[in-house]
Amino acid sequence: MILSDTRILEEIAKETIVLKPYDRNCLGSNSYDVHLGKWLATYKEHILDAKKHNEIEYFEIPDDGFVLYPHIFYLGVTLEYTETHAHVPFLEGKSSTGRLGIDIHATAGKGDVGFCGHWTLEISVKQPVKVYKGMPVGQLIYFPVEGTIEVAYNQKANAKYSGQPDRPIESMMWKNKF
Ligand SMILES: O=c1ccn([C@H]2C[C@H](O)[C@@H](COP(=O)(O)OP(=O)(O)OP(=O)(O)O)O2)c(=O)[nH]1
Repeated sequence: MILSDTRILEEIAKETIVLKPYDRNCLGSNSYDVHLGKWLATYKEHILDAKKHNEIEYFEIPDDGFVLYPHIFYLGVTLEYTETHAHVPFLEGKSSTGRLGIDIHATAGKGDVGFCGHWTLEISVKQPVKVYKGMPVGQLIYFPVEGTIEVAYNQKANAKYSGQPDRPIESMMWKNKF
């Protein structure tokens, strides 16, 4: 099951779903549209190492847009700060971004019950495309949870991405023991 528009509104009223900024026009029949924040980032090194802390550098999308290229992997961020306390949030692309050849996440669209923060986007493109800060870029959908949550994401001591700020956050894979 996926929450409908009226169910999302009920959860917003109860503050079990928080979306900041919030605009009623961004609510679809069973999703909420999120937008591209102004910060992008790329990894400093060409060759990444999954065991190491790969650092990124940030840059701001100018007012007249920024061209993304297929051979470069970008991290982006949602304009929206979100909290989801009782449902599993999923970040999906939008058909309109997909039709421009823009992917906004790489393998992981799922969020966790208790995730609070801006969403980091893992952006790749099929052909050069100019993007703009504030453009609609994705949508959040919400799934009910079966069973009780023992530890919500915002209460987990080892949660890597809790409280993500309004800038993209690089992979913290290096914190895993393997
Ligand atoms: O594209 C995404 C997908 C998820 N998240 C956020 C929401 C999610 O609740 C959190 C953690 O995601 P996930 O559990 O997939 O990451 P992990 O690598 O397993 O980290 P952890 O060990 O902290 O769970 O990151 C994003 O910012 N961007």
